[in-house]
Amino acid sequence: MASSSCAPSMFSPFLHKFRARNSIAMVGLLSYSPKTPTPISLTKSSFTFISLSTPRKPLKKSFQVRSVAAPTEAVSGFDDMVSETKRKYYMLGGKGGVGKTSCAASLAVKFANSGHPTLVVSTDPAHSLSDSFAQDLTGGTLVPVEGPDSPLFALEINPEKAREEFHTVAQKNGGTGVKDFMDGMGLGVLAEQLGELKLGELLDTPPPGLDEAIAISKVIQFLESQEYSMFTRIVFDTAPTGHTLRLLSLPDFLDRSIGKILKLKQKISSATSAIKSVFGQEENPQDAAGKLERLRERMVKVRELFRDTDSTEFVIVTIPTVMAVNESSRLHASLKKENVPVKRLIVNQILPPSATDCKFCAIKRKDQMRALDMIRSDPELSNLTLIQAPLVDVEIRGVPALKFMGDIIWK
Ligand SMILES: Nc1ncnc2c1ncn2[C@@H]1O[C@H](COP(=O)(O)OP(=O)(O)OP(=O)(O)O)[C@@H](O)[C@H]1O
Repeated sequence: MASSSCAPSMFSPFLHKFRARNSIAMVGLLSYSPKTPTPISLTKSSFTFISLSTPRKPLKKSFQVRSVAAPTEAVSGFDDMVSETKRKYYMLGGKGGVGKTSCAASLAVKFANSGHPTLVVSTDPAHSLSDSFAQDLTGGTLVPVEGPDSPLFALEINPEKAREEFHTVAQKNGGTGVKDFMDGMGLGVLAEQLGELKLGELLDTPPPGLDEAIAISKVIQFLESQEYSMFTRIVFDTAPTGHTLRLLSLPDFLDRSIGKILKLKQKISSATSAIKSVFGQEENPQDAAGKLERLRERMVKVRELFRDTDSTEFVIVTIPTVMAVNESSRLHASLKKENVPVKRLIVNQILPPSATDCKFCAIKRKDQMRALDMIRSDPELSNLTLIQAPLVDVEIRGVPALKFMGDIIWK
């Protein structure tokens, strides 16, 4: 029978000094398992974060870490991720609650501390970026994140708020308000074309994918707006699997729909005035067709962006359980079908090895090992770079903690 406690007595503590690129040092007690050559777990350690850069206000934060860490099986290849100044997009996604936000936020901090002006965007309707950074990042606009060396901004897209606004303007102003709002989202042409089709009613029963349409319209703005041009790394904290897949397939859907509208418009341009009134009479059909064509081109751009192996990567985040691994396998299959580039798989919350497991930990670890074996033999997942992230016994909140986590994951 396994020992009844996870006592750290078998571990020899030693002082570990971690020095991050001239800004923050973490000093704490590290323990290691005598069975493995490298330090693998932090046991009953107390970390102090001290700012090393003289002009800055000293950052002093402490938290207790009792158990951290398995060794990473493969390095994540962070050097590749950070090397070019050309803008790159990273989307982190997976099953609910596996640690997408923590991994995305830690990557964003790591990019910013490596010199990249970075934007982290949440397209999950249930945002947790503010919780993760322990700063108020709400509001649906660019908000600076305090702490990293280079500019880091966050953007929480709030689809529900946007939908409410949409509803209000639809009720107050009739068609013109809706048009203004849709214009603001980069979807104005669609509103023009559909202006007479009672969009207000549509909102009472929002079509599947409206949230994603709002998120996508923001992506379109990234590509075109000056405000966003400074960012060389954009990290997306995406919604759980189902939402994300809809988000990725929406540009195709809109592209097809616009194509249909364009064809329809050509057909009706010489039809009866009653039909013409549905699409508005005042506008020259050629102009409207041109605008629609431009919107279609934008959608094609977005679709290409998601599929561009040079600038975009989808990182799957999972945990070592059978259910999460199965879902990740299905997610990868769907992303492959959509031609979205995936190279890395983060397995988060791995229990640290220990010579003195309690019964619960021993069973849990065995379970996790089985899930890791599943990953290694899964045809969808086995070819991905496997990044193992440790389970820590405190919530990862705030920039220093995210930096700590990022330095373990992103190597
Ligand atoms: N490696 C870890 N060790 C300990 N706690 C963790 C770890 N990773 C994440 N957590 C904790 O798990 C909780 C969920 O994490 P997070 O919000 O990052 O997950 P998520 O996948 O984004 O969730 P959701 O699907 O709800 O958006 C948080 O409390 C976070 O601090």
